[in-house]
Amino acid sequence: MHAPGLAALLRPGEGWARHEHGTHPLFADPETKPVVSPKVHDPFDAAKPDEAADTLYGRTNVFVREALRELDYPERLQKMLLTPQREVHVELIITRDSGEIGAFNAYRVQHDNSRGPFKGGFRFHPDASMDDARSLASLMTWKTAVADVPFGGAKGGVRCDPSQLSEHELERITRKLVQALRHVMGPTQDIPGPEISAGSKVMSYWFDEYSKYKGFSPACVTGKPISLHGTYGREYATGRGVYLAVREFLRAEHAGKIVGKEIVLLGFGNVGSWCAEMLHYHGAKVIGVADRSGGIANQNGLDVPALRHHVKARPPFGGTLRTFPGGTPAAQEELLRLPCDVLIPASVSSIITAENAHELQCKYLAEAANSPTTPEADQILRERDIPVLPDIYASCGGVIVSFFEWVQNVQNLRWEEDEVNRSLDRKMTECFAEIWQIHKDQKLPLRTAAYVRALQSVTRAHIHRGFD
Ligand SMILES: NC(=O)C1=CN([C@@H]2O[C@H](COP(=O)(O)OP(=O)(O)OC[C@H]3O[C@@H](n4cnc5c(N)ncnc54)[C@H](O)[C@@H]3O)[C@@H](O)[C@H]2O)C=CC1
Ligand SMILES: O=C(O)CCC(=O)C(=O)O
Repeated sequence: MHAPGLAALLRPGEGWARHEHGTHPLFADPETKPVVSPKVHDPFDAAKPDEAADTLYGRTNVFVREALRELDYPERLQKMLLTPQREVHVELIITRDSGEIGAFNAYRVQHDNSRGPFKGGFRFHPDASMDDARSLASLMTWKTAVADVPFGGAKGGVRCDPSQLSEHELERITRKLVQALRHVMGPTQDIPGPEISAGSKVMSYWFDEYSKYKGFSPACVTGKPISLHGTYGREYATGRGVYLAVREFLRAEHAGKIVGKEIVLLGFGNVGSWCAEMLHYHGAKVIGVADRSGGIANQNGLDVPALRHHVKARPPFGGTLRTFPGGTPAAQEELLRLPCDVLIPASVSSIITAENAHELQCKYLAEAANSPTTPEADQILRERDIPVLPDIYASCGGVIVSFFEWVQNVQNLRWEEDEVNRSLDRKMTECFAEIWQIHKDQKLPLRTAAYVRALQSVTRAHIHRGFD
């Protein structure tokens, strides 16, 4: 059965009567009645989005298009949903600690703001690029819609190797970033948040620098420390959200409770380590963990709190995952093939590929990272009957609590930790139920079901806002 098309979104009496089905600009013949699209590219960037499937953005759009096929939307609307609104590329020049000049390319893509201000993190990573930012910005549009928080989607990246930057250099780069982008960002325009190698320290520098130009503006960025207008619960929100998502998923699949489930995590930074902690606390057996430096396995279950302590402490009191005494060193590729109940990628994009998807021995895959599975791998997992809990839902706990932080900042008040956590639990549960319903009713994979829900929500906002 097909999902309801555009006409079904246009409910009479919702204030859009001006555009009855058939006369709405979206249905107009482009030859006879031109409609001004709000999606305009920043002429500053010569590169236009390349939708070829071999780009990251193209791969993300493979999933979007799959859901669009269920929705039967007019071509012009599809184009709008597939096209980023603004793309900015800047070069940041700083003086390195050595006295030399350092130059870093940085990107911000603002994909869609029909549902609210653009929202999404800034990652510091050697692979950061415009293509990467486009793909991740688009995911944020669908993620905020799935999570039903009133934000749009954006993402940014600074192309650098954070392990080669001192604390002061990271601070200088962040301040330069604010100086370069402050005209297109702000509490009601575009609000950054945590991402790879960008935690609460980077968010503090952002808040400080932005406030120098625009006055005290805590709502200009989320993921700040609690002592600097941050919220309780944001530090572990994405990891906790993944745990809640897995809990709901197992329940719906009649696969039993978390207790005793065998888990493998690929990525042990903010998201991976907190997710491991939450799952361990609720009785799961975390039998393997990997990060950039290698991995560690223990069939009896790793002592996750001790492992987190170990990787945070410096030698001789701590070190890398591989030097943890409570397990056997293992490469990421080995852990990927380890039999387990749930495999959770929590690091970079495209970890699960056509080359390794045949080798996975998990019963379920839960995507804590953004875009960890390529479309080819996704297809293989479908054929192998391995259900996938998609990134735009599984990793949305972070942006949900970022929304709670923004709300507190705008109102100048603070919620108790318990209130944040209860609200996140409720939202993750409700969002899952909505996706599951579409999955069951329309017999769609969970990923497509999540995209259908997101596309309907974004489209509804576009229609209500009008297009001229
Ligand atoms: N921090 C947040 O609130 C959110 C993060 N995410 C996603 O979760 C993932 C992880 O983000 P964070 O934990 O915040 O970053 P992080 O910087 O705290 O941790 C990144 C982890 O990935 C590993 N890693 C980096 N490059 C790698 C590579 N080439 N191969 C294997 N492992 C590699 C690192 O060793 C580390 O364990 C990313 O995909 C991010 O987009 C999604 C939603 C929100
Ligand atoms: O909290 C935020 O705004 C960052 C969230 C994000 O970048 C993500 O969910 O991928």
